[in-house]
Amino acid sequence: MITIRELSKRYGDKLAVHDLTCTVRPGVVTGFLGPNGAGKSTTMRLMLGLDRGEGEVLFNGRSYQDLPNPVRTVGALLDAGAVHPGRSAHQHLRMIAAGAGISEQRVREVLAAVGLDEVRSRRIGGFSLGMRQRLGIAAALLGDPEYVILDEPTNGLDPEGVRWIRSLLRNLADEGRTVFVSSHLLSEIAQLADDLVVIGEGELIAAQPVRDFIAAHTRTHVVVRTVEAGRFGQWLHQAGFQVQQEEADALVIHNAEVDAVSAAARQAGIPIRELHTRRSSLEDAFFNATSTATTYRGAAA
Ligand SMILES: Nc1ncnc2c1ncn2[C@@H]1O[C@H](COP(=O)(O)OP(=O)(O)OP(=O)(O)O)[C@@H](O)[C@H]1O
Repeated sequence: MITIRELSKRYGDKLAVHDLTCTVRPGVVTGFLGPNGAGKSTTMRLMLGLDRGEGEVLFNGRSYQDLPNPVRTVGALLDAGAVHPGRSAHQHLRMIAAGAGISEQRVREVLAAVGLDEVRSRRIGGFSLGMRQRLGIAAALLGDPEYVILDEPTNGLDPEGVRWIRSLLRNLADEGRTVFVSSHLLSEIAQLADDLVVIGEGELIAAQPVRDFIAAHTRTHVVVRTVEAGRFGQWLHQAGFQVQQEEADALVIHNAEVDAVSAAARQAGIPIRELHTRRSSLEDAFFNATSTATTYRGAAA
């Protein structure tokens, strides 16, 4: 369990992170979402003690600085570009491993696990962005850590690489690890995360399961297909529903539940061909949640 408590960081006049409090639980993938400049990277640097701020971040009750062997407890990828271009992938990992008392065998294992075994002797300077990401992930996994913290891990990966990351993170979570991964790509987070921590302008907007976040920030729409769309539309409108004709034979009823629309159809004597709830996406929820936060702050300022 990661506990983030009253975390704040100021750069001059700018509050990059403001009073952030939340927990990240083990055994699931938690997506860390926020628009550009929201404070995700700053938060992750603070978590790893790479930057100093106020508040605290605890890994099972201990701060990163107090962990006896941090590389074996917390594996992180923050900036895949921050590697020596003249070294080979193998040399790079061996250096980290040596510092943490990790075996040569484990180096070979992670090189294979991230698909870099064949290019292990090549200079990192010649690596593509995707290969650097894989190397960064290999470094994060070296110590077989209980906590895995990755900043934008799919940056530069091709679709196959993105799929690979998805299953890797899923496996790590299934093994009981705590997986915390940032992205500004909503569709990606929707596919890989169970829980979400959402921030905007350095402040917490939500910390909850993806499903609950979508339910909290979107409304349910019901789609109904009937040959009598015109008549049913009129009827629903008069009954106080917010209704919109979407196609000749299809209506969308906003902020309604299937049961209510079904009961209305029975009452109005309308034959129904199809009736279903239209699910909102994480993208809809995110824009609703973050725009509310901005409006609120704008109004309060
Ligand atoms: N070293 C720094 N000095 C001054 N300001 C900084 C510094 N690092 C970050 N900031 C500012 O703090 C805010 C948060 O930045 P941060 O990089 O943490 O956001 P982010 O959510 O990771 O954004 P992105 O998705 O664009 O990477 C931004 O306004 C940024 O300009």
